[in-house]
Amino acid sequence: MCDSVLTEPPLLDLISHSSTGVDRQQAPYISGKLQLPASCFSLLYRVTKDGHDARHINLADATPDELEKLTRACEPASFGRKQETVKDENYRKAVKMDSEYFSPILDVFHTDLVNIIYDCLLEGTQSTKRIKIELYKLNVYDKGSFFKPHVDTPRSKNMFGSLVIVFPTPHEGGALLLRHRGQEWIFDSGKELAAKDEPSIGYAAFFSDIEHEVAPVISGHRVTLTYNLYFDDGPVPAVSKHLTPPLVNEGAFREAFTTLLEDQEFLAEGGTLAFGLRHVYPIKDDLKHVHGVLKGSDALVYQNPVLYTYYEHNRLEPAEGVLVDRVVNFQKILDHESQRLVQFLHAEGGILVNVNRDLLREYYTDMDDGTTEQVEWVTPMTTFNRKGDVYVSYGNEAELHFVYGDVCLVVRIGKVGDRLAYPRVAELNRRR
Ligand SMILES: O=C(O)CCC(=O)C(=O)O
Ligand SMILES: [Fe+2]
Repeated sequence: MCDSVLTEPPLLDLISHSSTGVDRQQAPYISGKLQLPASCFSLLYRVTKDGHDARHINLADATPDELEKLTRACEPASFGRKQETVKDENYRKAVKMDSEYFSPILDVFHTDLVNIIYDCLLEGTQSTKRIKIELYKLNVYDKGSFFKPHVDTPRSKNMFGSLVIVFPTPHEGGALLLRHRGQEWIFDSGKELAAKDEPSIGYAAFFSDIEHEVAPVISGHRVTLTYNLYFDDGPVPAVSKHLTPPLVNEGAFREAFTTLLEDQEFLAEGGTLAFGLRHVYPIKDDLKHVHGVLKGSDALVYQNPVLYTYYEHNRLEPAEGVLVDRVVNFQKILDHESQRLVQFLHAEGGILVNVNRDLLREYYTDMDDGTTEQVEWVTPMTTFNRKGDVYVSYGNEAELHFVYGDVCLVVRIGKVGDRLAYPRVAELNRRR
């Protein structure tokens, strides 16, 4: 398997903002560096559009002269403006080659990029669909080339995003800037690929509504392949394996987490962080099997995750919800009255979340504060992993109730001076 260096910033952003709740939005892109076999850097191209001569270039160690020849074989790049395709050097200065005039050896469908897109860019039911990756163009940005901010023109209603691959040809400048909802992220391929270790490509994949731009190239040649990403009909082929690539910024995440824990003002009295899951897992009657198969940003939250099912129900007043460390079997509730759902879940080991304490005292004299917890949702709850159940309550008449549990990740943070950075399930059980 190829080594992948994935820079997936959302949780870093999120964790650093979690105490203030400034941003709870998942970043709509992924970028990183992927090591590939040497043959993947070879490219064949036509020297002229109408001639028959072809040339080969190895983009892992191309000379400036070879790169100049490739640049000369290209034509000025155009872009979509309103309904037209236009060339305007104030807006885009670069050269391009259409896909019928070149052939890369690299076949992205046979690299880990597909899995990275499935696991780290797509979320929820999106990652259960088949995707198509269509080669679009080759672009060369030499000194002074750039592409001003734009969004890509969708080629069909199924197109959901773009993939840019950057070859390790030396270049300075030419960073890809991505923007969404007032936030900006930078993928500086020149810097990322500068280390002359095993040949790697840089990549960025983003959704179609993301504004992006290529900053001016200061020196060298920035060579990219662009691809259109589509949802295709039919489910994900059975052979597709999901993997979590070695997440290099897992270290950065832990570091950010540790820095936060060292911050005396961050949850000074301790607290509980909860993360809605971003991917879909087969939820059966328990959660054990999910621990080992967490994907993408879910796996990044926490390497030894504590999974809970979060029950939210209008009858759970005075709690916002109840967290239980497994999936509850509601058949046992048959002899309970509906308003005692909280007691039932509490008896099942549930923790009442974000409780109205006055109401708690009024409703449930038998419950103390130890059965409640203040929870900070770092990423919003999702319903991708929902388990529904029904139970019957008997009042004047038998009544059928529906109850839903959504699986999430929970991280507990101790008080300042008594922080448990990464509590394990066993430790949590001891505390209860
Ligand atoms: O070459 C790149 O890095 C991006 C190109 C681009 O944004 C486009 O072709 O639409
Ligand atoms: Fe673009």
